[in-house]
Amino acid sequence: MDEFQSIWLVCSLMSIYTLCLFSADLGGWTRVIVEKPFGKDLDTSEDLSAQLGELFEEKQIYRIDHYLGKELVQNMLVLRFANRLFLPLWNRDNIANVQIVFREQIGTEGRGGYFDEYGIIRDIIQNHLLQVLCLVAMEKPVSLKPEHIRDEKVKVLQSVMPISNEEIVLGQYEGYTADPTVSDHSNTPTFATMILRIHNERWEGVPFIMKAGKALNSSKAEIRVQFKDVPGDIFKCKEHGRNEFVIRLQPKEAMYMKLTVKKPGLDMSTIQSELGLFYGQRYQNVAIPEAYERLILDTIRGDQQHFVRRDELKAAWEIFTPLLHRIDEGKMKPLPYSRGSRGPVEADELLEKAGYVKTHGYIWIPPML
Ligand SMILES: NC(=O)C1=CN([C@@H]2O[C@H](COP(=O)(O)OP(=O)(O)OC[C@H]3O[C@@H](n4cnc5c(N)ncnc54)[C@H](OP(=O)(O)O)[C@@H]3O)[C@@H](O)[C@H]2O)C=CC1
Ligand SMILES: O=C1O[C@H](COP(=O)(O)O)[C@@H](O)[C@H](O)[C@H]1O
Repeated sequence: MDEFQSIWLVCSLMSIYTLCLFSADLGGWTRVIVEKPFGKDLDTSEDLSAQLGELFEEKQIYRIDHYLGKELVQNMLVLRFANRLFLPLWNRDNIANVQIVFREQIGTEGRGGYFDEYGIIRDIIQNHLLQVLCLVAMEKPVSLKPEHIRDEKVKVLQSVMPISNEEIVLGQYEGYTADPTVSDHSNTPTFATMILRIHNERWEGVPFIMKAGKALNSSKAEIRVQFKDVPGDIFKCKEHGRNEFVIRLQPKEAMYMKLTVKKPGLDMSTIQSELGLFYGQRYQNVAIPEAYERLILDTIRGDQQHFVRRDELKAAWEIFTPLLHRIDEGKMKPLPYSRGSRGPVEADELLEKAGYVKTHGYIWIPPML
C-alpha cells in the first residue's frame, strides 16, 4: 500500500466509523463487511487488521469470502459430521490424496490491472480454496457456534507445512501481457498447482493438491477425494482406478462417488460406475441462493460462522507469504501455456507425482430428467 492509499483507507474507515457511532446512538448495531484483498502478504494484512481493530471490535467485522456462501461448501460440515459413513474413512488410513480445484475459461479481461498486482494465488488459492481446505480437513467442532468452528479452522491452517518449490507449478497464459494494464514483463501467475501438506495425526502424508487457473479449457470448482487401493485386489480391478468422492461446487452442484461394480451381464467382470446426487435433478424446485445473498443475510442476522476471523486470516497469510515473496522477487517463473488448454503439462505431472491415479475407461452417462 502506498502513502496515498493508506491515507485514503484511514479516511474511509474514519467516515464509516463516524456513521456507525450515530447508528449506535439510535439503538442500532454496527457490522462492517470487508471484501478482499485483505492486504498483499502477512505484514500488509496485519497492518490492515490493526487499523480495522482500532475502530471496530472483531465481532463487528465480517471478512467475506464468497466461497463460504456456496451451497456445497456449506454442505461440507454436514456431510462430514452428520454421516456415519464418512467418519471412519476421512483420514490418512483411507484417503490417498485430495484435490481442490478452480478452473475458469475466461482470462483476466477487464481486470488485468488489479490481477497483475495480485496473481492467481492471492486471488483464488490463499482465500477461496484454502477456506475449502479448512472445511475438508478440520476436526469436528465442539458445537456449531461460529467461534468453535473458526477455532478448528485456525488449527488446520497452523498445521500446514511450508510449501516446497518442488511441489509448485506456476503458469501464465500466452497473451496475458497484451493487456495494456499489465506490465510487459509481468511475472504474475495466472495458473498454479501446488501441494499443501498438513502435519497432524489425521493428515500426515496426504497431499492436498490445490489447482487454480484462468483462460483454461473448462470452468469448474470441485473437491476430489481419492481413496487408497483396496488391499488384496481379488477382482483385479485396480486397473480401472480408485474410489473417488467428488463434490462439484459449480457449475451444476453435484456429489458423486466413483466406485467399482460388477459389469452387468453374464461375466464376472468389473467396471467403474458412480453413485450420485445431482442437485438440479434431486431438488428441481429449489432455488439455490447466491453466495453473497446468503452472506449478507448472515451479516444482518449477526452470524459470523461463514466469515473469516482475524487469526484465521493471519494463519492463511503465514502459509503463502514466503512463496509469494519468492514469486514477487522473480525467483520463481511461471511457465507459458496456451489459452484454452489445461495449463502447463508439468501441472498434470505434479499431480501424478503426488500419487493421483487417473481412472481408465470411465464414461459418465448424464441422468435423464
Ligand atoms: N454429476 C455429474 O455431473 C457427473 C459428471 N461427470 C463428468 O464425467 C466426466 C469424467 O468425470 P471424472 O472422472 O470425475 O473427472 P475427469 O475425468 O474430468 O477428471 C479426473 C481427474 O483427471 C484430471 N484430468 C482430466 N483430464 C486430464 C488430462 N487430459 N490429463 C491429465 N489429467 C486430467 C482432472 O483434473 P482437473 O480437475 O484439473 O481437470 C481430475 O483430477 C467429467 O466431464 C465429469 O464432469 C461424471 C460424473 C458425474
Ligand atoms: O474472487 C474471485 O472469484 C471469481 C470466481 O468466483 P466464482 O464464484 O465465479 O467461482 C474470480 O473470477 C475472480 O478472479 C476472483 O477475484
